[in-house]
Amino acid sequence: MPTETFEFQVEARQLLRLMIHSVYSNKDVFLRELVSNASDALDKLRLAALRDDSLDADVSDLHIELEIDSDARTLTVRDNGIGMSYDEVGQLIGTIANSGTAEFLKELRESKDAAGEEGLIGQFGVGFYSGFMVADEVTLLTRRAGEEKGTRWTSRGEGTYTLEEAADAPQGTSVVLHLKPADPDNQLHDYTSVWKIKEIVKRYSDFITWPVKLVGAPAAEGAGEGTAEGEGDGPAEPETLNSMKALWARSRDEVSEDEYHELYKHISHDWREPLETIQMQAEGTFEYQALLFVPSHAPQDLFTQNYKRGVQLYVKRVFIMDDCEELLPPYLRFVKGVVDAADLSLNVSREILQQDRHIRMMQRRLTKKVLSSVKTMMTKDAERYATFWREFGPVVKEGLVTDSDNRDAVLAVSSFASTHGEEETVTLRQYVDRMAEGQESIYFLTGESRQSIDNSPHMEAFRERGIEVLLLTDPVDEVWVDAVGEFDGKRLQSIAKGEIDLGVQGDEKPAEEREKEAEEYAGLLEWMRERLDEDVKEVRLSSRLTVSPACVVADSQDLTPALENMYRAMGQEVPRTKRILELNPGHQLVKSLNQAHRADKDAAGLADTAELLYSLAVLAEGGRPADPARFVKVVADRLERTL
Ligand SMILES: Nc1ncnc2c1ncn2[C@@H]1O[C@H](COP(=O)(O)OP(=O)(O)OP(=O)(O)O)[C@@H](O)[C@H]1O
Repeated sequence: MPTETFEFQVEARQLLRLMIHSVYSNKDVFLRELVSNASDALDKLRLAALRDDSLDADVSDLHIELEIDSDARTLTVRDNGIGMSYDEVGQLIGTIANSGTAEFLKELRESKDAAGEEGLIGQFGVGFYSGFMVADEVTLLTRRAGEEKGTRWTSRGEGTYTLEEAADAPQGTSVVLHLKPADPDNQLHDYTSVWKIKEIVKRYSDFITWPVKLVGAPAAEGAGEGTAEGEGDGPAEPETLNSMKALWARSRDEVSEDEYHELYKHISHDWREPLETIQMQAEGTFEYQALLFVPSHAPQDLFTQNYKRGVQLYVKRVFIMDDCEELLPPYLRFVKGVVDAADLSLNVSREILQQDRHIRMMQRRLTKKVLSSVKTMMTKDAERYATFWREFGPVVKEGLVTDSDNRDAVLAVSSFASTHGEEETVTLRQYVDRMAEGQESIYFLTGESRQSIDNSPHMEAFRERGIEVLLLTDPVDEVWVDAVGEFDGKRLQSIAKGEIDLGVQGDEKPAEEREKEAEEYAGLLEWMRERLDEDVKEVRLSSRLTVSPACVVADSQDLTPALENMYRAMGQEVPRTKRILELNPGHQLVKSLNQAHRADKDAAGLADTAELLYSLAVLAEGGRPADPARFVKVVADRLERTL
């Protein structure tokens, strides 16, 4: 097969350009990326060999080699792992599939200024292409385990690459970097220097569970470090540069935060530091160790079907799978990390995991551990908790609906925006603790945004009386409030549902006055109900309005408009729910309407006013009138008459 030349996919070209021209200072990370890829390839091969006896692959001495050739000015990163087929090289190396990378490029495009660009690249796991930060040509020679022929890929990072068959390739992958001249002023170090390579491996890749060996280093330089064996000019014995200690198996005081963070970046493909590191060792009949991380940012695809959830599963230090979903519930799907179980079979499959009793036990304990860590964060570090809740609150709240066993624990780490303050969120505990004497319910209002809730007419009486209301703006809020129902004996009550009796606050109207009002308005209310029959099932006087003329509310059992929309969006048929229209008898518009109706219920314009009043109430809660064009026309006519 002849050598073929291909063009990089557009995103890949863009990333390459960045790598080559970036002013970004920390070029050392290229080695972390290549070692990380090599380590993944070894994991994959070991697993493939375990699963498939007939795989013709050598797994006797899996390792990573770094080879320096000072004369040729090359650095080679070699592994004897799974390798890639000819087609795979084209697919994997010529394109960008990693969603993290795509997201990164998008952010980069959006951050127009160079400083933002540098900051972003600085924290990003840049993958294979990062080799082009230090090399002006990269050659990759690879052979997939079990296949006969290898593939050679070469590129100068300038828009094209070549592919050719290579008959002589050993199993695995070697990446040869033809190094650019060292330029210490621009942080481009001499990567043929043994001590530099050692330093980088120690810093970024110490935890890699495969040996990272330095081969072909001149003995003199290695001996100068006091670690390499042998003397004279001949090549030294390969030296293993990393400790290979699985971080999850070490006690917390032996491991630095930086080391944990490097592991997090290795397994999550995130380029930022995690928010929280959680370690757990379970001993007894079923032993396992877990090292879990809460990221500092919610990924954009967290709410999509494609989101890959789950942690890495190891069995006795052997990597078994990525994205093991069975170890944490869906509402903790943002948690990343490693779980290493001592007593599972190396051949364990997803099907087995789904039914395994031990796995279920582990899930229960890991869930509790994550929730208790968040609880600690909440009490000890309010700011970090605030970040956590902002990023992951909408997901965690799903647990209030789906995990009845842990509902109390989830509720204890949940907090909500409230009328009590602009910035901080409150827990139900805090809400209940400061409830006024006689208040029986925990009041809340759901809606699209804080602003629309704040301005909603339902809020008026509560604001006037200084009663705190929780402001719930996530879609899941519509659901969990029903699932939870009450807290500490206090019912969760939507202020847009049912009759609201704020009499407890001591300033209610006397009963006679209410009765008199009811009598005066009875005719209007009945007439309006008939006029608005299509949309409204009841028209009544309100005790929740002080400023607005009208508002719409639902019966306590009714679906809210937001829930109705949610079900429709999911393709479910839901009958249209008629609402209840409440009128404010203290408002001049309502008073005048009543007088006009009493004088002559057929008076011109009366019906339009009734309709307007209803549309205004719908608008005020963030909805839209059923017939906007007609609404506009009626309003315009009215305005015209006032001029
Ligand atoms: N040494 C290797 N052996 C086998 N396959 C490899 C090797 N290096 C890279 N690959 C394949 O190429 C793909 C792309 O690698 P690349 O480093 O660009 O991205 P990544 O590792 O998926 O993600 P990240 O951007 O976080 O590094 C890998 O997912 C892997 O399938």
